[in-house]
Amino acid sequence: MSNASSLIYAIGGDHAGFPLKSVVTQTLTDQHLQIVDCGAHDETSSDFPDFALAVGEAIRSGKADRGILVCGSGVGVSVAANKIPGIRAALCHDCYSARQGVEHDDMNVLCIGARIIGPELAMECIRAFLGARYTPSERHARRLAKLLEIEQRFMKS
Ligand SMILES: O=C(CO)[C@H](O)[C@H](O)[C@H](O)COP(=O)(O)O
Repeated sequence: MSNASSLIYAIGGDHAGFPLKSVVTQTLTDQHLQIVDCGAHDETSSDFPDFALAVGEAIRSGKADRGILVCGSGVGVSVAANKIPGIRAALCHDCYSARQGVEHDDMNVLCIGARIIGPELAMECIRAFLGARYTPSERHARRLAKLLEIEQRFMKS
């Protein structure tokens, strides 16, 4: 888990995200990054929660270290992914957020809206996400502990 190329990335998205997801998957594969493709595999109308769940499960099971989710706006997949315990997903359409979200908040899923930004900016955000690492500090750890506390408070059983 020490450098970008050793991490495994789960990638998923619905029909609206499919064109961008295809570009991202091809680009990352060309760079020899390990990808777990959680679908969709075409532009047939589909439901974003299915793919957010698949990416979240890949991370929770250890098949992947982090995830990238793409839907139309990026909102649906981020809402869905954040329902999964242990997933810290955020919609980022700028590189600063994509990097700082990892460094400060240990974000493990980057969400992107394929109908909002183009492939060039999306790939810049993804590169910022891939290159970022959580920066341990007392204040970051304190805030992450509070996030975990909220998650556990509302978990069933
Ligand atoms: O963008 C989204 C809302 O956050 C969804 O994930 C879907 O991509 C979008 O709702 C799909 O819209 P469509 O009209 O069914 O193509």
